[in-house]
Amino acid sequence: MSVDRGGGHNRSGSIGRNGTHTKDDSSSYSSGLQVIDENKEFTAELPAYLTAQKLITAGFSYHVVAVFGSQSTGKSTLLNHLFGTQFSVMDEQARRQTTKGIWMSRAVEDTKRSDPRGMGNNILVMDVEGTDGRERGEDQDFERKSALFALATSEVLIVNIWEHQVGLYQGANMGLLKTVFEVNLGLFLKDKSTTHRSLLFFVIRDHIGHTPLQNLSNTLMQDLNRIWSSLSKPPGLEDSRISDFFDFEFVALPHKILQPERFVEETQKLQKRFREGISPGVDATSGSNGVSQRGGGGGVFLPVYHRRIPADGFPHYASGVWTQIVTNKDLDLPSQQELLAQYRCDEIAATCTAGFNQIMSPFEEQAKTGRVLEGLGSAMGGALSEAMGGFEESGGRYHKGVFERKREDLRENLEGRLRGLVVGQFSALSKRAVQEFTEEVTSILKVANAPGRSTSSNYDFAVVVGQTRDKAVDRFTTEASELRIPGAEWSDHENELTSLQIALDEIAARLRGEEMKRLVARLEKAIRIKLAEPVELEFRRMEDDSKEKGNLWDRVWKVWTETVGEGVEGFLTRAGSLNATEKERDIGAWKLRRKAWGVLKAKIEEEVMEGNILLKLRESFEDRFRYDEQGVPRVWKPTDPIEQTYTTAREATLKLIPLISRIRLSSGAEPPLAEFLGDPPSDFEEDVDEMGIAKDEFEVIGEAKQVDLSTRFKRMADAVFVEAKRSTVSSVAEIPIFFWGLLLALGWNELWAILRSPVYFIFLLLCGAAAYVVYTLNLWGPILRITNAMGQQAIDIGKERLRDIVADQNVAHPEAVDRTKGVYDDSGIIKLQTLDSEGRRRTGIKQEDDDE
Ligand SMILES: Nc1nc2c(ncn2[C@@H]2O[C@H](COP(=O)(O)OP(=O)(O)OP(=O)(O)O)[C@@H](O)[C@H]2O)c(=O)[nH]1
Repeated sequence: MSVDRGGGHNRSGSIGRNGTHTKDDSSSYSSGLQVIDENKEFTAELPAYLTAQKLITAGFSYHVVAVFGSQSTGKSTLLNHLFGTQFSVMDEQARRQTTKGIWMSRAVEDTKRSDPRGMGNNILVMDVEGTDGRERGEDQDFERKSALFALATSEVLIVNIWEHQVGLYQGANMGLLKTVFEVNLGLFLKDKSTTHRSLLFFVIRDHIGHTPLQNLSNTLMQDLNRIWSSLSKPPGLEDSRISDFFDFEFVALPHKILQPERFVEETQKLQKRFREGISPGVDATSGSNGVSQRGGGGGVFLPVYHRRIPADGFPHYASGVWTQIVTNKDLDLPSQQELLAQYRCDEIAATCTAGFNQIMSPFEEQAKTGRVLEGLGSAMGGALSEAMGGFEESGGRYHKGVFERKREDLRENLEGRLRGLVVGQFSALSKRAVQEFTEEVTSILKVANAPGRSTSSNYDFAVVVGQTRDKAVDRFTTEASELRIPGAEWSDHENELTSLQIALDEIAARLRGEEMKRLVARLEKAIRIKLAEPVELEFRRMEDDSKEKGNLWDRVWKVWTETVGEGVEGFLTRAGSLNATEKERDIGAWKLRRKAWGVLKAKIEEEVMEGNILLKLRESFEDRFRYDEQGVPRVWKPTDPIEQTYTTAREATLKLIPLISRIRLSSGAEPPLAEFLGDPPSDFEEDVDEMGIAKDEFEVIGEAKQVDLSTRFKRMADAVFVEAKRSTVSSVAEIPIFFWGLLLALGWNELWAILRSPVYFIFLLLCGAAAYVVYTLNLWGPILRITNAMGQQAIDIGKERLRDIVADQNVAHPEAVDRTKGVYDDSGIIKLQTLDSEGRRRTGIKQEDDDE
C-alpha cells in the first residue's frame, strides 16, 4: 500500500471510499467526495460538502477542473500534485482500478504562494474513473457518460496520456474524444450564439524528451482535427471548426519514477499556472490551430470557460446534468442553466420571503385590528430592500432572463402583501385623522360653549378649524409618506390625502352647521329671557293707549323687534367668526327671527292663559270700579252712583277683550311680520311651510273663547258689584240709638236682678272673664267658625229631614223659581231691591252670590 505525497489514503482504507461521510466535518472529506458512484448514483451530499468546504457562498469565484484519461495512468497522482488533494492512488504492486465513479475535492490552499485574487484554492477538482479499464471491459457506457459530465461541468478538462500513447487511437483516447466532441456539439445546439468554450489541457506523462513537445502536440492536433472533420455535425454546424468550441494546451511532464525531482519541479510549475488564474493581458482567444496562444505560461482558467453557475447552484446543476445524461436525454446546457436558475431563484426567493415574513407577519396580524401600525413604514422599507437585495445578490448570478422574471415575481408577491398593509394603514391613518380632528374641534367648541361663556366668546371657529385641519393633514402626510415605496405607484398617498381633506371639510361644515344651530338656540333663549319682563309689563298696563307709545301691540311689537334686532346682530357677528357662508348666515338669521316670533307668541299665550287674563281683566275692572280718578279707594254710600260706575268700569274692561284677542297695531293693521322676517331662504333644509307665516298668525284668543271670557269676567264683575252693594246695605242696617234706650227700659228689671243676685253676678263675671281670655288669646275666630259649622250642619240636617218628609208625602214644590229670572235688570245689572224685605228674593240673590 502506498500513500502519495505523504498523507494520501490507501485505496482500501481511505475515508469515504464507500461514499459515507460525516457531512459537517470537513476533515471527514479528506479524500474528497464521491459525487457519482460506480452505480451511476449522484450523491446528495454535494451541498453539504461545498458548505463544509466554505465554497457554497463563493458565487462565481471558483473553478472546476476534471481529469480524463485511461485507467491507472497517474491521473490521481497528477491531481494530488497539482491541487494538494488526497485522491487515492493505485498500489503499484496491484495495478488495478482505484478511482470508481467520479470524485470531487477542493484544492488545498498552497500557503507558500501569494494569491492576489484570493481564489487559488477555490478549485473543485474532479477525479474521473479511468477509461479503457479491464474492470468495465467492453462496457463503455460509464466512461462516455462521465466524460460528458466532466465536459458539461468543468472549465478545463485535463487529458492525461503517456507519451507513448501519442499517435495511438484507443490509447490516446481519441475514440472517446470523438464522442466528447460529438456530444459537445449537441450541448449548445439550442444556443448557437453561445461563447462557451472549454480548454482541453493535454498532459503528456513520462516525457523522456526524445520527441519535442511541439511535435507531440502537432501530432495530437492533427489527430484531433482529423477526428473533428470525420464527425457527423448537426445542421448549421457543418462548417464549424474544432477551435470554435475548444482551446488546447499541451504540457509534458517527466517520468515520475525515473526523474522524480524534475517531475516535482514541473508539476509545481504547472500548479502555479492553475493557482494563479489568468495572467494579465492574456485574452481568451485561441490561435488558428486551436492551441492557446498562452504557450507554456500564464493562468489556465479564462472567464470564457466558466459555466456561470454560482457555487450555491452547482450541486443542483451538476445533479440535473447527470440525471439528463443517465436518462439518455438530450443534454441541453442552456436549458439546464435555466432550470437551475428557476430552481435556485425559487429557493432564494423562499429564503428571502421567510426573512420578509419574520419582519412583516406581526404587522399583518396587527393590521386585522384596523388600527394604525406604528413603525410600519420603516419596517416595510427594511423588509423589502432586505428581501430584494438578498435575492438580487444570490439570484443575480443565475440565468439573467430567469432571474429577472423571478425577481419581478418576488417583487410582485412582496409588494402585493405590502400593498394590503399600506391600504389598511392609509385607511387607519385617515380614520384617525378624522377622529382626532372631530374630537379636537368638538372639545374646543365645548370649552367655548361652556356655561357662563357669552355667545360672543373670544374664539374664531374658522381659525380653530383651519389649525386643527392643518395639524391632522400634516400628520397624515408625514406618516403616509413613510409608506412610500420607490417605483410603487400604489404607495402614493395623494388620492387618500384628497379624500381625507374632503372628509375633514365635510366634518368642519357639519360642525359649523351644528354650531350655528346651537348659536341660534342660545340666542333664541336669550331673546325669550329678554322679552319676558317687558311683555309682562305691557300686559299689566294693556289698557294704556297713548299717541306716543301706541296701544298694547304697538309697544309689544316695538319691544320684540328691538330685542330680535339685537339678537340677529349678535348672530351675524358670531356667524362671521364661524366662517359661515352668506347663505348659511341668511338661513340662520331668518331662523332666529322666525323662532323669536314663536317665542313672542308663546309669551303672549302665557299671558292670555285663562286664569292670567281673567285676573288681569279683574284688576283692570277693579282699578276703575274701586278707585276713583285720583287712585283713592272708594267707600260706597247709598247715595253713590254705584250702578253707573260699575257699568262704565265693566264696559271699559270688556273693550280690552277684543284688543287682546288679535295682534293689531293702533293703526288697525297687522304688524309687518312678513317684511320683518324677510323671504325664507330658497333651499332651506327644514319645511318652510311649517315655519312660514300662518293665516291666523295674529289671532290670540278665538271667538268662542272671547265669549266665554266675557261671561266669566261679567260674573266676576257682578260679584264685585254685589260686594260693593252689600257694604252699602250693611252700613244702612245699623241699630238705631232709641233701640238701645228701649232695650234698657224694658230690660231694667232683668239687669237689676242680675246685679243684685250674687249667683247671676258671679256668673256674669265668669262670662266676662271667659270673654276676656278668649279675646286675649284671639280665639274668637275659631269659636265662631265652629259655631257656624255646627249651625250649618244643623240647618243641612233639618233641610234633609224636610225634603224626606215632602218626598214622602209626594208633594210637588209649587214655588220653584227660575234662578236667573228676575235676577238681572235690563242693563244687565243684578237686582238687589228686595234684599231685606222679600225672603224668596233674598234667597235667590244669596244663591247667586254663593255661586260666584
Ligand atoms: N511511470 C509513471 N508512473 C506513475 C506516474 N504517476 C503515477 N504513477 C504510478 O501509476 C500508478 C497509478 O497511479 P494512479 O494515480 O492511481 O493512476 P490513476 O490514473 O489515478 O488510476 P485509476 O484512478 O485507477 O484510473 C501508481 O502506481 C503511480 O505510482 C508517472 O508519471 N509515471
